[in-house]
Amino acid sequence: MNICVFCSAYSLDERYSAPAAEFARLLGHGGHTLVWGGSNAGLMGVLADGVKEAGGRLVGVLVELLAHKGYQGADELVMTRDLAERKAQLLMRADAVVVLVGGLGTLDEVTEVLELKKHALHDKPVVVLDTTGFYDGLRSQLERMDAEGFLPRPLAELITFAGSPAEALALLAPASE
Ligand SMILES: C/C(=C\CNc1ncnc2c1ncn2[C@@H]1O[C@H](COP(=O)(O)O)[C@@H](O)[C@H]1O)CO
Repeated sequence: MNICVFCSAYSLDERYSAPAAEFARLLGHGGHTLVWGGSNAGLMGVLADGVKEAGGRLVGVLVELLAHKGYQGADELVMTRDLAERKAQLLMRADAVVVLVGGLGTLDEVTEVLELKKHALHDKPVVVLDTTGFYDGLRSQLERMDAEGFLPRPLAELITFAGSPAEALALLAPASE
């Protein structure tokens, strides 16, 4: 499978880097392809290094301005003119999306993917891998939207939450059937 991962571009402590490294290992050992922002910055680098070490493929999608910052060991680096095209390419090249801990960039990416899914413009699985409760607030906000009629389809059809790397990968399985 081609698995798009959104995650922080910052270096984070073990609480956050260890689950990312473990997810990367599972992804690589499973023979999957990582589709990601194409950089070695922070958690994105931990992820890419882990997938590569475990034998997986790397497809990075970068904006042209940051071409010189592209991950050196990527199997493929795709250049886009701007951030909007970059997000479109990331989704287009993926069979499923996994969201690890991140900041505003990650939030922007997952929100766009969910908005497109809400409008039935794709039906790819979107799984949040959260081992620490980092996304409790986001989850509770989404559940409130669901409960109070702000969503046109059940939240569970739009996004699922996994508490471990293995669970996250298992939740992606329908995409490969
Ligand atoms: C140029 C520098 C670092 C490179 N930065 C990025 N490279 C590629 N993709 C990025 C970068 N920063 C953000 N992204 C995308 O957004 C998500 C992370 O953003 P967050 O705000 O840290 O959550 C990530 O999924 C990327 O797709 C500095 O020298």
